[in-house]
Amino acid sequence: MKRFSLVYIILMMLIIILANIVFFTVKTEIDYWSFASESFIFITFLLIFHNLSELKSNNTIHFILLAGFSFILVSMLMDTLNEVLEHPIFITTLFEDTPQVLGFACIFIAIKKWVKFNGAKTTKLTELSRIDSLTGLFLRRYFLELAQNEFDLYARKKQPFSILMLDLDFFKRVNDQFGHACGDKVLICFAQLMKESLRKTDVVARWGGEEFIVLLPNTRLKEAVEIAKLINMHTRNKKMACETNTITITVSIGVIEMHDEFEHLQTMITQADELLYQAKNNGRDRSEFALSN
Ligand SMILES: Nc1nc2c(ncn2[C@@H]2O[C@H](COP(=O)(O)OP(=O)(O)OP(=O)(O)O)[C@@H](O)[C@H]2O)c(=O)[nH]1
Repeated sequence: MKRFSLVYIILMMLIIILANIVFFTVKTEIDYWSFASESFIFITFLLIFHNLSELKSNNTIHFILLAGFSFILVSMLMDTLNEVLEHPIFITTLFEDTPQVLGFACIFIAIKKWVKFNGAKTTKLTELSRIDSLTGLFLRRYFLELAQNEFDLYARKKQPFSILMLDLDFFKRVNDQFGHACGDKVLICFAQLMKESLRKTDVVARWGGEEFIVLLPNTRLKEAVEIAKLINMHTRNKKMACETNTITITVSIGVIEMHDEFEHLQTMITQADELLYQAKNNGRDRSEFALSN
């Protein structure tokens, strides 16, 4: 495509120069400078678009744009021919104005398509930076942004919220026994199960590996513990199919409610993590929580 557009530009420049020479020889009183400046503008636009590498990544848009420029060039040549040959019969609106209208229509369509294409690309990039590709859950960094907002809201309005820290039990055994692909399937299944067990306003993210984190806005400890126990139960009872195997798994959870002693979000998360490991030490497949002072 790159070579094609370069050849195209060189060809157009040659046509313009040639047309200038021919017309100037045929009729000296032609408005040579006006034609030259129009040509210059045309080539400048062409070069600008040629150098926008973003544009070249979309062949359709590139093609529509080049078609637009071609129409305008034809219209410009007809305009000059009209002047040189003093309104010959064959240069009618059809040959002079129509290519111009078509040219601008093509450029308009190309720009519209380009804006849409770029918008979709930006959305995709934002999504990639926020969403875990395996589970479809939020990533740690985006979770921290959302949790920080909740933390700040608590500081201003004392609006309660809780956090769950979750880790699948003996997950290494799943990988060892059924293979990594089945391990991945279990992670996807567990992510789905969590989404189904939580409210729309809750935020669930993959903290890393087989560890997950949940933000429960407007939720006190009592309710958060109930939610955690529900997740324990749903996970325990879930039969996950992979190839010819049926896999069951359990999860350990640490539950914490925000209170005044937490000066930073990280302190709260660290405490949730400690409670999670307490749940592991106390036999797994359970939730542990700490009552605030
Ligand atoms: N299939 C798969 N495995 C993963 C992924 N991320 C981490 N793991 C595996 O998760 C396992 C975690 O093992 P451990 O940290 O020993 O924990 P565990 O076996 O769950 O044991 P406990 O946490 O003590 O109950 C490791 O084998 C990792 O390779 C992933 O994206 N896909």
